[in-house]
Amino acid sequence: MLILSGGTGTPKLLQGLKELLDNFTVLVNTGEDLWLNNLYVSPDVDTVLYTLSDLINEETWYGVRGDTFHTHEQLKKLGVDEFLRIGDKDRALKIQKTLLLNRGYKLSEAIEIQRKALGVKYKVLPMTDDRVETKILANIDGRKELLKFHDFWIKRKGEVEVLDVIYENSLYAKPPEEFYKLSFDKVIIGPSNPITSIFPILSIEDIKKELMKKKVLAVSPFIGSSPISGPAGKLMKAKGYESSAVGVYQCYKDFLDILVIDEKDKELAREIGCEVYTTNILMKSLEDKIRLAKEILELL
Ligand SMILES: C[C@H](OP(=O)(O)OP(=O)(O)OC[C@H]1O[C@@H](n2cnc3c(=O)[nH]c(N)nc32)[C@H](O)[C@@H]1O)C(=O)O
Ligand SMILES: O=c1nc2n(C[C@H](O)[C@H](O)[C@H](O)CO)c3cc(O)ccc3cc-2c(=O)[nH]1
Ligand SMILES: [Mg+2]
Repeated sequence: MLILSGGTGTPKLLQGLKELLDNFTVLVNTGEDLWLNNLYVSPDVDTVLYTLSDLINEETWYGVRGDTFHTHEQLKKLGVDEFLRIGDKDRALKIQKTLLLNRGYKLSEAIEIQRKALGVKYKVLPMTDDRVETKILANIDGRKELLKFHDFWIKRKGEVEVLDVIYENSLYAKPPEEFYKLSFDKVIIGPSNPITSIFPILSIEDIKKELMKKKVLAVSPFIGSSPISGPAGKLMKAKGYESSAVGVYQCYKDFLDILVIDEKDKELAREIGCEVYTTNILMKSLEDKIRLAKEILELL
C-alpha cells in the first residue's frame, strides 16, 4: 500500500491506518521544504514522522506534543526571529537532518535514519531527493510575484490573490531510488491539499506514471465548496479546478478509481466519473480516523 501525504489531512488518516495495517509506505510532499537560517526544514515529512511515532502535536499538526520553545524564544531575544515557531525537541530532528544532508546523505537516507531512530515501522519516503519547490504566483499590488510557499502561507497568511501555482524543477526531479524498489498495487491519496501537497508529488513524472497502473483511491478534503481547513479552495480555483469534491476528481481523473466524499456531497456523485463512496469524512476523534481507514481498506 502506498499513501500520498501532505502535513495535516492525510496524517489524520494515517493515525487510523496505522491501527489497522502492519506495513505501508508514505510518499511525502517536500515542495514546502526550506532552509531557515541554515536549518533544513521538511515540514510535511516531519509531521508524518511525528504522526507515525505518536509524537505529533495535534493542535498545530506540526512539531512535538508538549515541546518547549527555549531556543526559539532565546533566539528572538537575541534578535533572530525565526518565522516558524520551532520547538526544542523538533529542532533536534531538524539539526540531525541538516547534519546528514551537509555530510552528503540524500534526503531519503536522512529520513530513513530518523524513521528508525523514532521507532517508526512504516516506510517514509520523500517524493524526491532533488529540490522541487512549490511557488505561488500572486498579484501583489497589481504586480505578478512568485512567492515561496511559506511567504504566501505564513508571512502573508495566504491573504493574496493567487494567479497560479508552479512546481519549480519538477521537470528534472526523480523519485528517490527506494521508490523504484517498492512493490504495491494499491494507492491511497489522503485528504491533503490537492494543489500544494499532492500535485507536487504527481509533478514528478515517474510517480504519476506508476499511479496510472495501480488501483487508486482518494479522499476529498472538501465538504461542499470549502476545504475543511487551509487554502485549498483558493488554490484549486487558481489552477482552474472547482473548489469541491468534483474539483478533486478533476485533479486526479487520469488515474483515479474511487473517490471518497462526504455524505453531504452525495448529489455530486453524478458529476464524478469514477466510483464514488459517500461517508462522514470529518476526522475529529481517533475513532473517526479508524472508522474512515476501515471503510477505505474495505473499498480497496
Ligand atoms: C497548510 C495545509 O497544508 P498541509 O499542512 O501540508 O496539509 P495537507 O495538505 O496534508 O492537508 C490539508 C487539507 O486537509 C484537509 N482536512 C483537514 N482535516 C480534515 C478532515 O478531518 N477530513 C478531511 N476529509 N479532510 C481534512 C483540509 O481540508 C485541507 O485541505 C493546507 O494546505 O491546508
Ligand atoms: O503556520 C505555521 N506553520 C508552521 N509549521 C508548519 C509548516 O511550515 C506549514 O504550515 C506547512 O508547511 C503547511 O503544509 C511548522 C512546521 C515545522 O516542521 C516546524 C515548525 C513549524 C512552525 C509553524 C508555524 O509557526 N506556523
Ligand atoms: Mg504541506
